[in-house]
Amino acid sequence: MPTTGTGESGVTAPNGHWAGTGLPEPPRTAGGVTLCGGCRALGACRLGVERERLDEGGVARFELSCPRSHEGGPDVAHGGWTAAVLDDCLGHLPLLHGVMSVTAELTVSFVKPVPVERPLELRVWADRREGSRWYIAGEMTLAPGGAVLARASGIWVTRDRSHYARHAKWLAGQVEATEGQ
Ligand SMILES: CCCCCCCCCCCC(=O)SCCNC(=O)CCNC(=O)[C@H](O)C(C)(C)COP(=O)(O)OP(=O)(O)OC[C@H]1O[C@@H](n2cnc3c(N)ncnc32)[C@H](O)[C@@H]1OP(=O)(O)O
Repeated sequence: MPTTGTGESGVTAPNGHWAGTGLPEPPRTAGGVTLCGGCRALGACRLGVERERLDEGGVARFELSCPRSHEGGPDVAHGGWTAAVLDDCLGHLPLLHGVMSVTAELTVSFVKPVPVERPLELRVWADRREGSRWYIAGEMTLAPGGAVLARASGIWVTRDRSHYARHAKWLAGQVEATEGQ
């Protein structure tokens, strides 16, 4: 993916288009983390993903920690954080291949409580691809020792640049249909 230099926040400004989509390339942090819409103003992943890369074997590897703001029980992550970060990171695998996709299905196994503010790792790989579907799985571990804390698997469906425009049109139709009711 072509990129320019980094700005004050360390976020890489995109100067190209996302391969195969024609959509503007999303910005990345200095740690290589692609930022979704809600995190762009902050310049960092609010879920606590700090580094992201694709290794030689095609496995995506993430370094992360659960911010205290996502604490559920004492000193452990809210399950919603665990599910959200797994959704995000599994969905980054197609993105790292220049493919835009959306989550169609996601299954999460909460194996152990996830401690907040501790270094964690996440490995993500594609089990298979069929048509426009990517079957993706991942595993979250404690960075020291490698104990498994959570697992996830799901289906991502590739989309083209018209995805969001079609959604906006659909939503406008829904709003119009309910006006005056
Ligand atoms: C500007 C910069 C932006 C920058 C953006 C920065 C990155 C942000 C990325 C964020 C990603 C997310 O948060 S995603 C957010 C959460 N997810 C979503 O919002 C998705 C909402 N759902 C949908 O939009 C839709 O239901 C889809 C796209 C999943 C499916 O729509 P569809 O209309 O059924 O699609 P269709 O073309 O008919 O089907 C495509 C293929 O998917 C299969 N398929 C469809 N649904 C399912 C399903 N639940 N489980 C299994 N497979 C399914 C079909 O069998 C078909 O297989 P085949 O015949 O092709 O084999």
